[in-house]
Amino acid sequence: MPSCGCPSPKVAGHGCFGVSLMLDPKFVGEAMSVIAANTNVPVSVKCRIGVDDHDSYNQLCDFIYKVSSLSPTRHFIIHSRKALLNGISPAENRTIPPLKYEYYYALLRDFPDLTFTLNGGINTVDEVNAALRKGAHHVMVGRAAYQNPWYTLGHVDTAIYGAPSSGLTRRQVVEKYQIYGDAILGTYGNNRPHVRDVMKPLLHFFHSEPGNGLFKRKADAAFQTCKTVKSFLEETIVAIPDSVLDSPIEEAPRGREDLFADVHDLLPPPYKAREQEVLYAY
Ligand SMILES: Cc1cc2nc3c(=O)[nH]c(=O)nc-3n(C[C@H](O)[C@H](O)[C@H](O)COP(=O)(O)O)c2cc1C
Repeated sequence: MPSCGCPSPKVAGHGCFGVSLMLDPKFVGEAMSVIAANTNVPVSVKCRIGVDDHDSYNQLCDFIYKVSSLSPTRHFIIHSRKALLNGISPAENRTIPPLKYEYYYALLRDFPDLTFTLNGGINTVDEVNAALRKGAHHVMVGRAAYQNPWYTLGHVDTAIYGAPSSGLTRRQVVEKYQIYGDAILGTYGNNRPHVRDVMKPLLHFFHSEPGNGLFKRKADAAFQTCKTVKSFLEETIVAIPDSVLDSPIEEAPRGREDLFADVHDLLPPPYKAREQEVLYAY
């Protein structure tokens, strides 16, 4: 999944990477064609809704139209805010440009043969469900899942897929993860991946809970010496009180029920592909 969404100066600043690619849809279409010819799996593109002042709905559609016409790309992941290339940091580029979910929903209307995943600013399972109810094909949750995996991911199987609640506590999840993590380290050997790589998904597991700060400090120290997930956890987990480790997952945090309430009233006018101009003017 090539990313045409990264605003970092280290990436997009070099011209032909990240979100700068949105300015050259012909190149992206041709590159996707080559990528698709060299893999057996379906290819997809992740992008923003625009870059700097190239931010009209029509320009976004031209990008989608051209990439999907020149390559077998049928799936786009839309981070529904534009990127600003000059003056703000990558983190600010994930908060400052406003989200325009109406562009995403307009793409569903104007490209009925393509698949679109909605991304950007969706923080809870409630909000995922609200997006799906409005017709989203798929929803991608980034930072919320990473920063608070227990409350975000802990509810996914029941709330989205209707599976019975696992009833697991954090301690039980950590125990299962230790067996998995050490099996991964054992498979590859040679100190690669490092314990740090394997533990990364669990580093925010105690977000906002008592002991989290001490756990993080102990983790920093343990990464210097520990060669297994088991020894890493023996050094660090003592920072977390039993009451946190042994409590089952609580009710999911409430989402913003009205996040997409008026989205269909805000849709931009339908896109009309200017086929000759779009495909050959570049
Ligand atoms: C630390 C960090 C690293 C990221 N790295 C990538 C990346 O390598 N490729 C990519 O397409 N998006 C990357 N993103 C962007 C996310 O995939 C996502 O589009 C963005 O965070 C907005 O979604 P969210 O509001 O759900 O977090 C990254 C985001 C963060 C916070």
